[in-house]
Amino acid sequence: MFLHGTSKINNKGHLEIGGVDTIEIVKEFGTPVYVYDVALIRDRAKGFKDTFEKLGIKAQVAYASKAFSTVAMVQLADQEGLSLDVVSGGELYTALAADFPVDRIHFHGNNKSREELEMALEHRLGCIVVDNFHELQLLAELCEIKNVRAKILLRVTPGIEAHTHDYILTGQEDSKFGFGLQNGQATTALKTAIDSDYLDLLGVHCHIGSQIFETTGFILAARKIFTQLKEWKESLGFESKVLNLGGGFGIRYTQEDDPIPASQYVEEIIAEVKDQAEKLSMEVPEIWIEPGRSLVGDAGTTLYQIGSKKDVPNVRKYLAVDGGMSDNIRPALYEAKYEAILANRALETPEETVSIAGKCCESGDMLIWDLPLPKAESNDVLAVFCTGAYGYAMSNNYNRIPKPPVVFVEKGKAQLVVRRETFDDIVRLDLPLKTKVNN
Ligand SMILES: Cc1ncc(COP(=O)(O)O)c(C=O)c1O
Ligand SMILES: N[C@@H](CCCC[NH3+])C(=O)O
Repeated sequence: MFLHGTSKINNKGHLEIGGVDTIEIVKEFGTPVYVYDVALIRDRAKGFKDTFEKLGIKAQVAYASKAFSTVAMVQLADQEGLSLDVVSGGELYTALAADFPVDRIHFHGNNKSREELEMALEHRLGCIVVDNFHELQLLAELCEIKNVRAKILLRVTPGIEAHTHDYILTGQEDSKFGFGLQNGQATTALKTAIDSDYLDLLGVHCHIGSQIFETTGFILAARKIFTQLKEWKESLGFESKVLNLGGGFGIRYTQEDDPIPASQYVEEIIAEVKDQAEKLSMEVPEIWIEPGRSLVGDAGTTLYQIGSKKDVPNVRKYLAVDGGMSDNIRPALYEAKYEAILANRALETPEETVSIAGKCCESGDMLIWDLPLPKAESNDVLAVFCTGAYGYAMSNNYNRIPKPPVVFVEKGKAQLVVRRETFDDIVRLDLPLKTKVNN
């Protein structure tokens, strides 16, 4: 069993996180419940920031809030001196509700609406990451109407196929994101931005994908971008003040995953950046990164109660929990793998192999296949590890299942930061049928 952060097994044989017994959390807040190890998030943030500082590189570490966006989480990111990447009006609204400093908010998205761009301009965000020609034109028009200037980065696709699941690849040429570097679109966009009276082009952005374990893809992307920057400097006199290399640093979900430490990602990428800058006689730009998963992923644990069991003789044993693809869609979407233990019997040795089913009306609603566990009973508590990124963030109300609450734990204290949805919440947007049938 691999325990992340402050997680440990206490003398009652219970899983404890942040100094709080998870069984006490279950008593107070019910199941399912997402529990976050706040000290681990602070640790991860510090790890990234300290590495840049040690290397003497001017940098911004922007938390990609798509991984887990709530008011409390955004406030935690602010406490840790992170910047913030938002990708929709909703994430931006959350950041504003959390009073996050607007000059450290970066706005992403491949189809930002007019209203979202207006919101970004109204709040004078630190940066808008422009993704395509439609947005470039729309943003310039809006700036002219409002007579304001916008700081922007251009998102480029460097033509890199990082080694990860196809659905979370983004740096390849055939991608819905960004201006192609290879096909000349990035140069056309750059010229438009430079010529605009309303756009302040700070530099370029690229993000090659997610849950990536090696630095090769990042290094290759940096190399390609530097070659392009050199060309832009010579032909157009443009010098990039900022180079944003995105997020995507992989984490350990199961024992099959073997990620390198965050500091090593940063060190190897920066070594390449310095090398390229020296080789091409260019200044080292300010470096921005956007980790999401690697800041919050392993800090999250979901606690479920085990309910029904089903034995298919000589085939498999199913244990069903009181959540599933409504609170964690990643196994169904990406065949993502997770590890889990019985939180109330954490010292007992596994005796059987079971498969953990969710409660949604969908055969694909399986959280874990073939998990070794002690003989579990209904009412035992299952703790699924590493659900901190894209768990709550991608939760949904399929089968009208209310979303679980989120509890932060730190130094022996538990704090509810998102309350459990109720059935009233589930129907709160519904309106009754107006037509009547007369018979
Ligand atoms: C533009 C951008 N930045 C940052 C991230 C964060 O990625 P991760 O959570 O893998 O670090 C993503 C998601 O893949 C992204 O699309
Ligand atoms: N949601 C994905 C990653 C995509 C990140 C956003 N570009 C996941 O759970 O792994």
